[in-house]
Amino acid sequence: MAVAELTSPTVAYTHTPTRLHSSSQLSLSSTHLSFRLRRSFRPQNTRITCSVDQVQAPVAVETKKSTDKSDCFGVFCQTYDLRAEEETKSWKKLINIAVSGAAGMISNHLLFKLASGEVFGPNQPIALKLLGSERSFQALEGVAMELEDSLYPLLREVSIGINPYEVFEDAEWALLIGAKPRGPGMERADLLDINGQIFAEQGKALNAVASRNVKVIVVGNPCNTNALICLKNAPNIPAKNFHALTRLDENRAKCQLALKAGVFYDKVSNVTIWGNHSTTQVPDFLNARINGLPVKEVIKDHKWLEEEFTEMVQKRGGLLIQKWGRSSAASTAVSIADAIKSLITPTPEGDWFSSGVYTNGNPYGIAEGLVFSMPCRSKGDGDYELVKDVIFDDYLLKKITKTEAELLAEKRCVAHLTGEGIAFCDLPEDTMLPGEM
Ligand SMILES: NC(=O)C1=CN([C@@H]2O[C@H](COP(=O)(O)OP(=O)(O)OC[C@H]3O[C@@H](n4cnc5c(N)ncnc54)[C@H](OP(=O)(O)O)[C@@H]3O)[C@@H](O)[C@H]2O)C=CC1
Ligand SMILES: O=C([O-])CC(=O)C(=O)O
Repeated sequence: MAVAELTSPTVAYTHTPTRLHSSSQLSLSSTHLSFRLRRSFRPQNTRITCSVDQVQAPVAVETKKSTDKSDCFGVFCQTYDLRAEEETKSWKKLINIAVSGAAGMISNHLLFKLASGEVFGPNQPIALKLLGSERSFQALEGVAMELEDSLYPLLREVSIGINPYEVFEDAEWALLIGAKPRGPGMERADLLDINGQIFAEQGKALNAVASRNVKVIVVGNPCNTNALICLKNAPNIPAKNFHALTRLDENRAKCQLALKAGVFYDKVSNVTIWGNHSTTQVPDFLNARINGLPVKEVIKDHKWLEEEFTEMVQKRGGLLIQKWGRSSAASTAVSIADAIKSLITPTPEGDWFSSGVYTNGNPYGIAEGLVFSMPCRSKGDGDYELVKDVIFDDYLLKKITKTEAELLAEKRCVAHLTGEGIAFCDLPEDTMLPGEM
C-alpha cells in the first residue's frame, strides 16, 4: 500500500500526473484533515498547502484495504476536518448515501437535490456513493463532474463504482433506482426475473457491507417485489428498513383530489396508497381529507372517486410516458426526497404518508410477507409505525384484495430469488406497471 508521509510543520503535497494507485493516501489523523487520492486523475503538479497554525504535523495512517472501496471522484478526493472551519463547526456527522442507477434520468434530478441540502437539511454534510455499470460508467463520470462544478458546500465526498459490494460500504441510505426497463415483447415474468436478480445481488451486497441500520428505498420497477427480493437477501438488516417507493402515487392522488375540490394541494392530507406500485394500486379516498374533512364530504361525486379518480392515479405514469416519451423522472425524484423527509422529520399531527413496507404483523389483515404500500407515521428517527385508525368499506376492501392478489402472484414468481422454493408464475392478465398502458 502506498501511503505518503509528511513530517514538516508546513504541509505541502505535490505529485506528478498519474492515475494513482487506488490506495494512495495522505492523511493527517490528529486533525482529521486528510487528502485521499484513490485512483483519481489530478491535474499536473497539484499542490495543496496548509499553514502550521491550521494543522499539526501529519502522520501517515493505515487505511482500509483499497479493494473495499469505490473510487472517489476528482475534487471529492480531498476531505477536510469539518470542525476546522467556523461555518462547518455546527454541522452534523457526514452520512453516506448510496444511489444505484446513478446515471439515469431520476438520479439526474435527485442527486442535485440531495447535494443542495434540501433533503437532509442545511447542516447535514453528505457523501454520495454512485453505482453504475460498465455500460454507464462514462455517464457516471459526467454526473460526478456536474456535481463537482455545482460547488455544493454540503457535498463532501463523491465516489463512483460498478461493484455494489464497494459502493454500498457503510451506506446509511441506499436509494435503489437502477433497473432494466421492460422492453417490447418482454413478459412481466421476465422483467421480474431480470430485475429481481439485480435486487437479489444488491440485497446481498447491502447485507455484507452497508450500515446495519441502512434505510433502503427501492424505486426500480417492479419496486414492491424488487424490495421484497432485496430484503430477503439481506437477513442481517431489519426488514422494516426496506421501502418501495409509492410516494409518487400519493402525490399524484393529492393533486387530483385538490383539482377536483378546487383547493390548493396543501389542503389534502391523509392519503394512503394501498398495495402495489402498479395499475392495481388503491388510492384511498375513504380515509383521505381535504381541509380536515373526509374527502367524500367535500367531493360529492362518489362515482368520480371510484372510477375516474382511481384510474387516473393508477395510470398517471402511463399517460405521462405518452406525453413525454419517457417515464416521470423529475416528479419521481421529488417523491423520493419527500419519502426520505417523511422518515427524518416527525409526521405532522394526525397525518400520515404512504410507503411500500414489509407486512410483518400488519393490523389490516393483509397477507404477511409482502412489500405492500400502507399508511405510516414517523417520529423523525428514520423509523416508522403503521397507522391503526383507518376505516375500510366494501369498495376499499375489494380493491385491496385485488392488489394483494397481484403481489402474492409476483411473490410466487420470484420464489427462486427469495429463498422460498421453486418459482411459479401465474400473474394476473392485467398486471401492469403504471407506465404500461
Ligand atoms: N417507483 C416509482 O414511483 C417509479 C419507478 N420508476 C422506475 O425507476 C427506474 C429508473 O428509472 P429512470 O431513472 O427513469 O431510468 P433510466 O433508464 O434513465 O436509468 C435507470 C438506470 O438503470 C440502469 N439499468 C438499465 N438497464 C439495466 C440493466 N439491464 N441492468 C441493470 N441496470 C440497468 C442503468 O444504469 P446502469 O447502466 O448504470 O446500470 C440506468 O442508468 C425504472 O425501473 C422505472 O420503471 C420510474 C418512475 C416512478
Ligand atoms: O412504469 C414506469 O417506469 C413509470 C412509473 O413507475 C410511474 O410513472 O409511476
